[in-house]
Amino acid sequence: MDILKILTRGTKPNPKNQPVKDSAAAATATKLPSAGAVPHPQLFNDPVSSSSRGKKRKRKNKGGGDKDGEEDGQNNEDEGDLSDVDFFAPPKPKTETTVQQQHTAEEDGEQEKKKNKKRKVKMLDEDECKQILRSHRLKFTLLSASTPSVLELEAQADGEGKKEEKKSKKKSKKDSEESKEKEKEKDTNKKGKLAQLWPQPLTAFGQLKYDYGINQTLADNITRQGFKVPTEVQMGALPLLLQPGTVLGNKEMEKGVDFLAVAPTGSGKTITFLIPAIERVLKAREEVKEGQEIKNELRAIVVAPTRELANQIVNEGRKLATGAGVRVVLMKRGLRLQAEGGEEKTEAEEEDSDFEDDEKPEEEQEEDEEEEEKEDNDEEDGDDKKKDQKERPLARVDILVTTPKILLNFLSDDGKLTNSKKTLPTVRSLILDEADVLLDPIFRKQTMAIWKSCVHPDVALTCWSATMASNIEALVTKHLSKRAKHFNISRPLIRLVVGLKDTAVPNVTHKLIYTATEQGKLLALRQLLHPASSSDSGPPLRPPFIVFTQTIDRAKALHKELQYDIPLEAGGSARIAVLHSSLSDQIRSKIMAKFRSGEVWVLITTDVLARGMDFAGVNGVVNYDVPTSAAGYVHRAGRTGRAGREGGVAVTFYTKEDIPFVKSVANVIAASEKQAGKLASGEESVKKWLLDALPKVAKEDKRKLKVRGVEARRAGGKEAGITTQSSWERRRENNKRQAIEASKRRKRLAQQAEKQGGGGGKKKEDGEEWGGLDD
Ligand SMILES: Nc1ncnc2c1ncn2[C@@H]1O[C@H](COP(=O)(O)OP(=O)(O)OP(=O)(O)O)[C@@H](O)[C@H]1O
Repeated sequence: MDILKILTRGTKPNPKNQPVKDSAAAATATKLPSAGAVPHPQLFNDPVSSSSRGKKRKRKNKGGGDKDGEEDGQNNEDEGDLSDVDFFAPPKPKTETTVQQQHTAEEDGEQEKKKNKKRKVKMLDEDECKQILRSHRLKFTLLSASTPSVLELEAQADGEGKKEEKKSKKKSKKDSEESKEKEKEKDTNKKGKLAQLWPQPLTAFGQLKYDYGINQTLADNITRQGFKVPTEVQMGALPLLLQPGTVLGNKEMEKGVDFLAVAPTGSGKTITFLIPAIERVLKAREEVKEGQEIKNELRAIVVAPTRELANQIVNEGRKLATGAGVRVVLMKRGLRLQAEGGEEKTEAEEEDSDFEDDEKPEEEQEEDEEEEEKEDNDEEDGDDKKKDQKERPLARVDILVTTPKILLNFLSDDGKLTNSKKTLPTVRSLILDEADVLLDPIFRKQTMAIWKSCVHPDVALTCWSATMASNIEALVTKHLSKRAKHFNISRPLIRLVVGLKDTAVPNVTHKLIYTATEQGKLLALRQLLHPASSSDSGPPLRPPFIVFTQTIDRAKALHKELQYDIPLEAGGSARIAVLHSSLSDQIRSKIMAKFRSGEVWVLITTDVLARGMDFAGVNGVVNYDVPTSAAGYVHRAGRTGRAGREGGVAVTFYTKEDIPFVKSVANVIAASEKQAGKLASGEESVKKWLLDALPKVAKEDKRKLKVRGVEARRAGGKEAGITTQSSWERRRENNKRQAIEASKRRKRLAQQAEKQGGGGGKKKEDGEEWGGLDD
């Protein structure tokens, strides 16, 4: 069987399943993510049978999304037309509730506080709770617990199963020796199984104020943003993070939980971690005694892997905190935070030194140093700034948003990982956004150093991502238990998974296109860009869209190649831009602003924008180069179809060189399409024959690919460049460039010889960004 022949058959859907072209185009036009209407943000809403709930829900679309706004719970019976409903209006009276019903805007602070105390969460009965969680595909698991009461909770959670177990044990006593053996075996399996929890879900944003008693200003700011229906991750995580004890029915949990959330891209994880963080700052202020000054105190740190994402989180945070007096600040060089130490290691650090035992291999350390060097060059006058840092006033910060490196620079004076000296004693909450990449070897040491600097025993860790490999979960569990031992505390670690773990959002259409060669990719991209491109292979790609390449060099080269493809009448080369990490912060911000405003239609970039970036109206994503892991695919594809928007397209090109690696991506697409129900209707883009034909990726190859990408595309590789020039033209240009460079070099050497000096710095091997992630 010739695999190349098979692959050239492409992944064209069966024409029988293809709608008529005109109607397809019309449907696409109305369904594009950029078409703008307020989206229904929920992705899953399966019908779950229950006798206790009377009328059953119907799933209205294949992706599982219930598009008419029908809501769970009794408060939301008539959410069909959501446009003019006040979601912060008090819920309908309930006989068993003690919730305060009357709220006026003039209520003064004291009265408000008293009312808060009287508030109780309206508890749904167990069946109803389970039904809602199942229907929205929310699965809570207790990953670790060390106190007896938490274990009690575990027993409760596993209650039904255990009762049955007891019954069967009694029965088994009567049974033969053989069945006793079987029972024993069952018992061991049960112990090994993690307990599933069923906390109370949030069925409407209004509950945040009226049931969970969050601050009025914060609640108003949520309404102002126009959020009406909570997404799945918001339904599950907000109650648990705001009142863990109440929603889990265990008083001891009120002190808080450590939390790991794995939820689809674009499902609103950002506000899910920001709302509790802001609320906790405001709650802490309520404790301030009368007459005492209210000070900003660094309570929470949000760590994100890129500057763009950190900036975006700050913006979201500020929108939520407007008027509440909570300062959400982006970490910058020169910012002075409330910290302790700075000279010698504290006792806690000495003892805790094995808390950070995941040493990096030497070559990764070197990469770190190169990164450091680069960042040091980026910042102007670093040393001078450090000198006067001590004289600077303390920054007024409640919630700090940072990338790992920049905070570490502050904590360790010299910015070296080995010299992390300062601690942040006031911090109570550490939030890792895109936690799997922050805990991947590429950032692990830096992230761990930050975690270590949060020395308060009550620091709660929350980790967020659309993908989470089991080794990352294991790492978090291990370090949390070390911390628990060290500080003599106990807090359970709970994991929430929304939908099928590590799959792309169900509302995006995937296309895996075999282009055979690099030249083929350019042709295919041009075809997609063409306004009259054929819709034979699915909906055409309409701007704005993002194109991902493997390296900075390739992003630049592709930009150079395509910049004149957009006709002048449509804005010409100004419509296409390139963004990567070797550009200055200022230029990066400018490009981002232009893309957000719609001035730039096609943004060529690397994985620097693959995670977390929220561009509401992005119609599509093109993986010009195959992502280096399955997780990489999930995140890149997730830049479209945000907040439940329909019509997003994710196109992936692959060549002969990619065949050994593309199976992981094909598997993710297949799993996502299965989750979206496309398999049953024959609408899947990755057919079974293709999955069978693609070779399995060996573990070692996967690892290499994650770290280095496709070798041939790295600098110097034979497929590294992107161009439509013939090889003769390229050779001629190359000779010319080399001659110019040689002449410049000779000149420089001559000048250096004159000055009798010289020097050099470490050169970055290749224009790479942080790359792979676990799958
Ligand atoms: N309940 C909601 N209703 C409608 N839109 C929402 C809701 N919650 C959040 N959003 C919007 O959804 C978009 C995506 O949110 P966000 O960036 O937090 O997603 P995410 O889950 O962090 O995605 P990623 O995994 O890519 O980082 C944002 O524009 C946000 O304003």
